[in-house]
Amino acid sequence: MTGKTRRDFLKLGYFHFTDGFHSAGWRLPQAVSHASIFEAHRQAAAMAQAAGFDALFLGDSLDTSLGESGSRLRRLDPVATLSAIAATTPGIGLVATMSTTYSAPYIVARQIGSLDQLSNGRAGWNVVTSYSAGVAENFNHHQLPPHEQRYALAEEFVDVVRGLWDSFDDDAFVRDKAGGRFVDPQRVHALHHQGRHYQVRGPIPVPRSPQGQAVLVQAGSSIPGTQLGARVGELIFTRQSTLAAAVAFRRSFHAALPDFGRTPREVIVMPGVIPVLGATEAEARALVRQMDQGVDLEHGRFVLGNQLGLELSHLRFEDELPELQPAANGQRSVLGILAGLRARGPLTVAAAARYFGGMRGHIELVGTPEQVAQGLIDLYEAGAGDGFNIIPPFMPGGLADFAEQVVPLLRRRGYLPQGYAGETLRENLGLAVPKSRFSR
Ligand SMILES: Cc1cc2nc3c(=O)[nH]c(=O)nc-3n(C[C@H](O)[C@H](O)[C@H](O)COP(=O)(O)O)c2cc1C
Repeated sequence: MTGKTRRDFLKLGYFHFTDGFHSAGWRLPQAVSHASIFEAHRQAAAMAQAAGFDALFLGDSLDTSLGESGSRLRRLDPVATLSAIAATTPGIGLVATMSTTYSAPYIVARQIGSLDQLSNGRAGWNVVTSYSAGVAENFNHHQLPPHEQRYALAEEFVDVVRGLWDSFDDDAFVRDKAGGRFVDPQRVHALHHQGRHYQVRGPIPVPRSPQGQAVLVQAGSSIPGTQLGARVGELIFTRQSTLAAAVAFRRSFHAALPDFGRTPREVIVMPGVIPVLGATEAEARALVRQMDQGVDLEHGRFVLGNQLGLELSHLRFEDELPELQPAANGQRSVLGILAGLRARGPLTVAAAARYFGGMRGHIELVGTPEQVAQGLIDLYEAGAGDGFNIIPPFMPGGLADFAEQVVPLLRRRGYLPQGYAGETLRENLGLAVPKSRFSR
């Protein structure tokens, strides 16, 4: 297509779960669960890269709850994992999740900065504040800090990290052998941050990467979460269950940008999409049913409770789901998802548990490759997203089917570029390189 800039193509993210997103995906006969976690990651990354995905995302939680489904209990540290993957895949972006509530800006700046160096400028940081109460118990506390406080910490935390990423000017390393100066001290900057929550001198011993700084990814959906995204986010993940909801979210997100002197061209909004493919639509729907029937209902009820910040184990599966109010720290966006489920008819605890053990509120595209490709195009053309975070429900077929059958259709119709535009994640996403705050 002529006249298109990189920014005008549909962006594709790949949200990786070693054994698929759906908690019962691993039970399908065609699912393959690798004994080697590294192999599972390596093969998935290679497949996503061959298909031209812009980025591979690794989510994370610092809480390994036994209520979580067994197939999700294997989860390696994202930065360590993506650093290894960086060496096996030259093109795809690598986004690691790190919590602002339970780390320190110096550590995040150094770790994500290192990933950015090791991947030659392909790193992103998914900024999360942690939402599960179980995380607190791994860090000397019984409860998370209140929601507002977590976001107040996150706002300052991100600024400190970005400041530390500018520790060296791009031309700081002069390597002047005759003069005996390896680095020009004028071009090395200690941040001397003295803030409300953090005091950090700096610098970090990590230069700026070929893309300047890692891409900031964010998924908050509350008011303070969206404010943080509007101020600093460059790639916004969101969970929306319908086209209309996704369009409304992107519109309201765009409306928040001018307050921070930003425009929609500076931010990519990416709702999650779960594709389920079949030779016929009926075959694809049967696959969804097969997975949903396999959900462990206790697990699904746990997921719902965990997202709401509530203990729901007393609810009986055969009863109707009562009206629930999320705890102060719970995710309010779950209420919209439940309202959507209720709109389809009476909702039992079992049905809600099955849903939260399965698709969990993301947009589902179920059908033939042509139908799924058309579904993505419809979402894109309606303004539901600048791209989509593809979430395979089972592995490896959930990713392979999409990569082999849907991606070529999107490319043929001009919605995807022919290969990677450049070597960095910013180049591939069409995002500008941020200037150093110390640049002269
Ligand atoms: C697609 C997507 C991926 C997310 N990944 C993570 C994650 O890996 N770790 C995490 O702690 N939270 C994750 N979250 C949760 C968000 O960071 C955020 O806490 C949640 O959307 C609730 O918004 P709020 O914090 O503004 O209330 C994710 C959310 C979405 C929509």
